[in-house]
Amino acid sequence: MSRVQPARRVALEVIRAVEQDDAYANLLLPQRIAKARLDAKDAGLATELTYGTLRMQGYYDRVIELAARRPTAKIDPAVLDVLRLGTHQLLATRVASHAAVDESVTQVRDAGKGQASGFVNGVLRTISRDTPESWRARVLDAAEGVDARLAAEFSHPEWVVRALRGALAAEGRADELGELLAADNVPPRVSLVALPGLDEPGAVAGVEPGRWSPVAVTAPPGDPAALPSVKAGKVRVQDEGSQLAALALSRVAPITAGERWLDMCAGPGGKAALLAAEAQAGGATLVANELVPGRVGLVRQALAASGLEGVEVRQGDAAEIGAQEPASYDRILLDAPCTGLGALRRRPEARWRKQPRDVADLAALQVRLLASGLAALKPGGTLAYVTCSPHLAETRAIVDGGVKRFARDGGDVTLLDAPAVLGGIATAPLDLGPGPFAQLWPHRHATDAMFISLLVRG
Ligand SMILES: C[S@@+](CC[C@H](N)C(=O)[O-])C[C@H]1O[C@@H](n2cnc3c(N)ncnc32)[C@H](O)[C@@H]1O
Repeated sequence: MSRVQPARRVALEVIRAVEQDDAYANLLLPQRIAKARLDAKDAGLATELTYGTLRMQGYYDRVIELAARRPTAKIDPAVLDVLRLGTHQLLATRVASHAAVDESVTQVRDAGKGQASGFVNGVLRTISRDTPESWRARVLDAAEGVDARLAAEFSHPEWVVRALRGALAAEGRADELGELLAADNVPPRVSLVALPGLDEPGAVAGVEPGRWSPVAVTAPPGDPAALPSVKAGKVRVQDEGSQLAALALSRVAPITAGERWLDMCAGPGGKAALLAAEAQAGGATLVANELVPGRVGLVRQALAASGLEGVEVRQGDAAEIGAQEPASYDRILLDAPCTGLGALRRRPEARWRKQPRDVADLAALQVRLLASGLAALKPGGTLAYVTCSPHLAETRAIVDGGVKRFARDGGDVTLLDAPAVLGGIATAPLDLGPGPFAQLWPHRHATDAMFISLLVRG
């Protein structure tokens, strides 16, 4: 049995699996915590160590390169992960230096890399001899150019820094880039949605109201799954930005009984559950479609857990729906597959997972999905095109191009003023700037950076 403290052991296991096997930390960590039978305190420590290390990995790599005097590409990946976890403990936690260094040395031995124990010991001792502030100064000094400096300081890939600057600049907010990058590194408070008709926000015990969404509540510290309303399926974990995206569609106009609604890309079912509750209350019906079979199952589970019946859940390619069911739906949600660059606060390793080439692949898919959605919309119907990414190539460019293409093919589509629609729904002024597009931001709204646009077919 290893001498390593169990929380550190679990953290390294998860960090390794993310790096080596492309595992998702938010899915794997709870499993490993349960398997190791960590108590609440150690579970909290394992979570902080795992998420903190993954999030700040780009910054820690710059520190390790300076301390080791070699590029991280020349360090064995298993040894590098031990160094990243050790660096996080030294620079961002109150763990005693000797404990962080000694346990890292044991961890590298446990990983079968005993020959690197002297190297790990030396690098971490070097790091421990300077303050976090002086390492920060050295990292900034070593970075060449503004983007490289921001990328290093805030631990984002450089291409993501550029994409976020572009999205902010489109609103005249390029000077807020530092605030946005900093906000991406702060874990958010957990937001919950009280599903309309099932539970009222005011009736959920022990929670505060949300900031913007009329159906949001903010979870108290601790595991939200333990709340009775969450157990009963009446309340679900959901970022307020996602709630506003679903409500922008369901509340854009009063519901006429018998309306047909479609959620084109529904997995894992968060917005489908809110739409289903809204549809049920207003006498509309919902079809929830998803391509990936495993995620179709998650949509079914999400709806069943909340007792939301009468939703038709389908597996299929949403890009085909326009041709299969032309002019069939009154309201359509297209929550498009995207880079997820707007949800970096909640997914610590996501920023390292995506590459610039993914943007082009996703944009091509988004174009096809939007054309299909517009074709499936009844005249007079509304489609919400939504992404949890603010990247301009996935947001404005897709919508502007989709509107033009639809018009070129003889169709008629207009954009609603999404900020004005959201202004009528939100419980406090969102200050979204001029329409027609609405872009939420972590640093301004404390939500994911959701992009919301509303298209009406003529
Ligand atoms: C951003 S997620 C949707 C999140 C969901 N609306 C929610 O709130 O829980 C995008 C989803 O689109 C699915 N998807 C990707 N390509 C698709 C396609 N061609 N047709 C339908 N769904 C697709 C992905 O599997 C993923 O589940």
